[in-house]
Amino acid sequence: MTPVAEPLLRLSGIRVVFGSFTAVDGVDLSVAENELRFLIGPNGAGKTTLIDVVTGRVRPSGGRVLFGGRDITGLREHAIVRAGIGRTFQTATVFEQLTVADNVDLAACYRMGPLRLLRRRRGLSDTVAAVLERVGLLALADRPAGVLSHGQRQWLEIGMLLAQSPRLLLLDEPVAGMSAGERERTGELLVEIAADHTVVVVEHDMDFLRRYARDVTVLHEGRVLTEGTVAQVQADERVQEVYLGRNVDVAAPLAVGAEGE
Ligand SMILES: Nc1ncnc2c1ncn2[C@@H]1O[C@H](COP(=O)(O)OP(=O)(O)OP(=O)(O)O)[C@@H](O)[C@H]1O
Repeated sequence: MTPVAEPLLRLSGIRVVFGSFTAVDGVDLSVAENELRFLIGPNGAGKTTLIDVVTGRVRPSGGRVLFGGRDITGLREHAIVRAGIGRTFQTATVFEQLTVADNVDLAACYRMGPLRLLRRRRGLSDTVAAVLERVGLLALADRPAGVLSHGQRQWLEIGMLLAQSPRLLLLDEPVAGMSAGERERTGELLVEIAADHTVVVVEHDMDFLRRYARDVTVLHEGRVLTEGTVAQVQADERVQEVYLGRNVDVAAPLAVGAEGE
């Protein structure tokens, strides 16, 4: 028998209580190395709160977070970044006055020790250039980040994460507000990144999910409702029920022109 590899991320029994309200109610979730996992669920299902628990922004009332076999529950946010977990927010947080390259360079410094910081070269380092190439922003390296479009800002933020060499990337609604072309480019980028990283994506956009997701976890009212492939999740009547009346048809066929089914 092939031994089952320990997942890179393992959440067990995660509970988050805000006052008298239980936002996350005993979530177990395992994500293997190099997985591209989508986390979906109606508004208020607890998706962002769960990401906040993994990144140390919210301290769980119960349960454990294991990362690479290490218990990181309750560590501070910067310690979790150093452990190799990076996240983006729904609104990109870039420094508008700095150039695109300097934003990536600054992010790269975050995980460097003082010696490497002192020794690092000025100008466009190979690391920064490689990251900008990957996210499609190399031609804009010297432009201030403030001139970027919404989609380009999101890619810059993903690039800033990549510069920190995380093992796990958590992306919160990366395609919200993007044009169709930007969504397509982002989907391709996520698939590329997942070739050598583990990626968890919180997403509402069902067409995007159908096109790019492999494995999906559905949260509802703070619990895992179901997990499986896109086809399995779409066919699940409970999933269709929780999305009913929310103007999101999870079982709708893929939009014309999309591939992957
Ligand atoms: N700091 C907080 N204090 C009180 N309640 C909170 C807090 N943060 C989140 N909640 C509540 O917890 C529930 C889960 O919120 P969360 O943002 O995790 O959901 P979500 O699935 O990410 O939703 P959305 O898709 O709308 O972003 C919601 O009912 C929210 O109002």
